[in-house]
Amino acid sequence: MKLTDQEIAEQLRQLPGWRREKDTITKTFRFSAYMDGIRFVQQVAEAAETLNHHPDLTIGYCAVTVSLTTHDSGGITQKDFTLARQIESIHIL
Ligand SMILES: C[C@H](O)[C@H](O)[C@H]1CNC2=NC(N)=NC(=O)C2=N1
Repeated sequence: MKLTDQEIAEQLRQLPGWRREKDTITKTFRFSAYMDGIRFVQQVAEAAETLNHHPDLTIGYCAVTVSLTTHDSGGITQKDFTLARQIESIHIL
């Protein structure tokens, strides 16, 4: 289930701003207003529930850091990249 280092590197190249930190992939999203970040979190949470795959989220002022790993597998799996791509398609108007 866990992806190889090579597979992880290949998929990260398709995901702008995401980087690997040990057994997670992570990205910080920045917003012009605090509540835009909160609205983003709401949509991330809905995507997570739909996929039954949940990120760790750090909410800051006008910034949200998303961190993904597959706890059941103890590392990075395809599920992490599937959710990352879903998150990339979220746009806060
Ligand atoms: C029972 C339920 O399917 C599991 O606990 C799911 C829930 N969400 C999850 N989220 C993440 N990031 N990793 C998991 O292994 C995981 N497992």
